[in-house]
Amino acid sequence: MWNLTRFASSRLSRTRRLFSSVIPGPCIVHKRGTDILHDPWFNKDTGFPLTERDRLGLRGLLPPRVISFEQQYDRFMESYHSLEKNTKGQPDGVVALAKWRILNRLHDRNETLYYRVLMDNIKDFAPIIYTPTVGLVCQNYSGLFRRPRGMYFSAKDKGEMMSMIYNWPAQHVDMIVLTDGSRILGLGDLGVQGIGIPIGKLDMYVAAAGINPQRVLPVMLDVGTNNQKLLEDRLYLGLRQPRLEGEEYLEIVDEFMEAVFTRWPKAIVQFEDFQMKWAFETLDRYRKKFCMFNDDIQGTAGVALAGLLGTVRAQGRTLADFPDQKIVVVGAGSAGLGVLSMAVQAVARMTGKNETAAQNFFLLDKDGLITKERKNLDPAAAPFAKDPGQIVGLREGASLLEVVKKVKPDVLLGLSGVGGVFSEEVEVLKALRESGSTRPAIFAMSNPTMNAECTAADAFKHAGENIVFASGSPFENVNLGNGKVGYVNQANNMYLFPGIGLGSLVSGARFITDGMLQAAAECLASYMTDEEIQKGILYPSIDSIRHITAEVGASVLRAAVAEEVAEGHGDVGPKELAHMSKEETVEYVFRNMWYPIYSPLVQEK
Ligand SMILES: NC(=O)C1=CN([C@@H]2O[C@H](COP(=O)(O)OP(=O)(O)OC[C@H]3O[C@@H](n4cnc5c(N)ncnc54)[C@H](O)[C@@H]3O)[C@@H](O)[C@H]2O)C=CC1
Ligand SMILES: CC(=O)C(=O)O
Ligand SMILES: [Mg+2]
Repeated sequence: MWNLTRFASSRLSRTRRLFSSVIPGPCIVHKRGTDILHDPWFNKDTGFPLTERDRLGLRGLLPPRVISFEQQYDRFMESYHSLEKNTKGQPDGVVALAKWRILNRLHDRNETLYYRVLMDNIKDFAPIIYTPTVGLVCQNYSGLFRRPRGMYFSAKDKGEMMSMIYNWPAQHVDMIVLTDGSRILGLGDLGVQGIGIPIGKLDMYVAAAGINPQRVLPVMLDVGTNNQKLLEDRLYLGLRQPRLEGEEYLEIVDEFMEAVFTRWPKAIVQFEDFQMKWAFETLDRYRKKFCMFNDDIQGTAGVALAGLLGTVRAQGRTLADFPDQKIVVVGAGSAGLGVLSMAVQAVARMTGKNETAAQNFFLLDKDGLITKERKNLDPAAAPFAKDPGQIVGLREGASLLEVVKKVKPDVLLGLSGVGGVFSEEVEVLKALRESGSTRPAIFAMSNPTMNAECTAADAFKHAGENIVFASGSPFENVNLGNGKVGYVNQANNMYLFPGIGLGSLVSGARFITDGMLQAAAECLASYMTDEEIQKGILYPSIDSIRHITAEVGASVLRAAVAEEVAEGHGDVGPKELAHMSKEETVEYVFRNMWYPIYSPLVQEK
């Protein structure tokens, strides 16, 4: 069932080649003079050629010398590197925020240059605009706020959203990331301050999927907050009221979804960082009605499944051995349950048996092992609840240490949001040395870094040098001495959500089906070569994120065609999509990616 296609080794150079020949088409503007200079979509700073300055009424508004894009790029990187030098030795948080500020200022001023530096330096800059720094930014958002980005719909806007949506200046929107701020990474309810997450996710959409930044829209749905500290903070920028609940809450989300799809019927909405009850409820409510998905449930599941399949290969086994893997999942929230559902479905497909597909998975939450004896068992967790007698001595609520000692799992996977939960009792990691696996794996997937279930260094130190390790936020590789390196993977949904969104967009999918999500996971799983996997490398380098996203996007597109939900995109109809070969779908996806380069601006009066 898993077709392991091997990709050419030089993925990165292929991506570069594809974009090196990009010739910028003209870009229509409806403004002149300072209005252009103050619009980050069109601004080129000192890069406006003289003829363009004449045509657009810019002569005299800029210093006379024209600076090339490359010079501007170098100048920005120089300031960035001097900031790095000047902040050396300062606390990590201070340095991280200083780096975020300098990037954010560029983002506010000149998007083309911003996205080029982001794309070309994605390994260094992703930890600033995405996890972990984005978490710190959200925590401090009200104080950091200078200019708005995206749209804010609040409980006070009930009845107004259909007209408000037309306040957004762009005529076309392709990709929306929406949050209600109720579960921001592992940091809890941050209310309106959670807007940083949609912004960071959409930055990844532009960098990885080549979505045109003029066509993305970050959205905050402010229905109040239950975070007492924020409610008492006089600088807090959101509604100072408790969160809406029940029907009142759903009415707000319904109204927003209707407004969005009325104005932009072909847009895709990614739900992000909603607390579990609303994550599942809204997914269920909208997935057959609108083109939407929940990244924390569905994107995370595919990335984790790809990593779990990579782990089996890293043990020198075949994928057919996956159903025998014993996997302990810590965290029964939207992410943990999403991962389990997809992994169990994969086992059921491989074995042809539904009834026994969940038998090797063990699920824990804050109250320990979840069994059928659990009082008020959440229906979403029920399919994974154990029979208390299945393993002798494993009772309802058994601790993580007890479970790891008894089960001797091949994989320990954390999506609990609780920092250090694997390492606070070092015995948990040590017990993994007794795992039945030749190469046990630890996935400490919670974000940001301080919420990771353990650090990479602790994992290699206590569980053994032979382990496979992955974390949701980046850690440095671990020096194991004697020239050996403990490789750190980043198991983050960033490897899939951009491709899921892009594939859905360029296929013109009506909905996002399970088959499309499965295709995305299979594509990521098959991306790595045996040689890489043997080294414990489960995911591609983030440097090749555009390439992997194009491959994932093309797989999603082909699945949309196969499942007859693809309606076509632009001039390309569903029949043409259906007739494309595999290679043609990848080329087609690449062709639809925006690349940051200055376009000649043409004014339309
Ligand atoms: N790496 C990635 O791509 C992703 C990582 N995440 C991370 O996963 C974490 C959880 O996200 P959600 O599932 O949406 O949160 P959630 O709040 O829905 O679920 C958290 C779960 O962890 C359990 N838990 C809490 N304390 C625990 C403890 N001490 N021991 C065992 N279980 C405990 C809770 O009972 C709950 O079941 C967050 O930190 C988030 O950043 C989420 C999505 C993607
Ligand atoms: C990565 C992500 O989506 C999260 O931590 O919520
Ligand atoms: Mg998330």
